[in-house]
Amino acid sequence: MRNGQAVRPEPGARVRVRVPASTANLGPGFDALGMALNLYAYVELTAVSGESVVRLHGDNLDGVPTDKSNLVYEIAQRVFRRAGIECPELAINIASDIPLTRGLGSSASAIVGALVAANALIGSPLSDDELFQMATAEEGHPDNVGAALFGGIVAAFWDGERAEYVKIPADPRLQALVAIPRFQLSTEKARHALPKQVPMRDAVFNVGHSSLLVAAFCQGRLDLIGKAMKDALHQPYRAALIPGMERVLAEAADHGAVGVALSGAGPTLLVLVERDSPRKEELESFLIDTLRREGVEADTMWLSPEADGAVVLSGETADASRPFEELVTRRSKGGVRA
Ligand SMILES: Nc1ncnc2c1ncn2[C@@H]1O[C@H](COP(=O)(O)OP(=O)(O)OP(=O)(O)O)[C@@H](O)[C@H]1O
Ligand SMILES: N[C@@H](CCO)C(=O)O
Repeated sequence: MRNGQAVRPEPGARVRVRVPASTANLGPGFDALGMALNLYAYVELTAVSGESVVRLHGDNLDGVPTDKSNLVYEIAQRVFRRAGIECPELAINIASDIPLTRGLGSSASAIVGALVAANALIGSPLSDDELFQMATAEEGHPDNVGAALFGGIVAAFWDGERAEYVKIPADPRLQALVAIPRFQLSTEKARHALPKQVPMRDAVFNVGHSSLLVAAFCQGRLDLIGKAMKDALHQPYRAALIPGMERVLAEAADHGAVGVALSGAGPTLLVLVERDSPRKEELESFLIDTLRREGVEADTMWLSPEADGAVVLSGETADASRPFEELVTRRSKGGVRA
């Protein structure tokens, strides 16, 4: 279903979008499960009559190109072409609190931010489903982009042509503690560590665990989450890339974790915790100390599942007009927020 008629934006027309971070896989749901987190990137597109320009704000976008090879620019052009609109020149502003290449969905935030902003700029001719299909094809899997677009927990599958998804609300009793190692690990490199084939028993292990995890989320069975978050398809192969990870996965429950997993392709580690747990400090120290003993310095952040996906910030909200550099407020170093 199309939302509206595509219109070429007049110079000066502006759209600003907020997109959440996301953690993919949640252990066994490799390329299938994603959860949105309350850490954000902002993408703003303004139609201009002069040359296109890309401006980056904050400390998290070092190395991101500012020419027409920028991911946001490229994706926006694809939306205009798909809608049959002559591509306008754009002033692009991007700000992000999502660290790059750490397993928290930075690329998904850029893809989804660009899709939603470009679509809104031309009168929203593309439906949410079309945006999801485009985002999935671009990212190569639907887990991060599904959570970034729709929020909550998303269970999804892509057959190479179409992606389908169901959104599950995240349990409000849960918080997420992330330990973000101070090194980058590209999804490409982390996927190269995976075997081409896996034993049948490992496939069966993951089908069971992933199914149990989704059912446990749906029924609020926090007692099952930790058991269900076990994985045999990707984490064992990626462990060599993240010293200390195996011990964190094996022992986090002994320090009060509800569940633990590698976040996306890593290197960030994700721990789910009950919001009112008295053991939060112990857990955070365990994570930092375990990684440090293996020579990995990591920054921790307390986050919450985010119910909303990407939103167009309307004129009434303060963030719609706040100066761009003021939008990035969270520090990734030792920042503790919920
Ligand atoms: N705001 C942005 N603007 C343009 N490009 C971006 C932006 N954010 C991320 N990217 C691109 O995405 C790349 C990171 O993608 P990658 O999939 O390796 O990591 P990730 O998305 O942070 O992790 P994961 O997919 O495991 O959650 C960056 O190197 C950059 O090229
Ligand atoms: N499911 C993906 C997420 C990273 O983009 C992976 O684990 O490689």
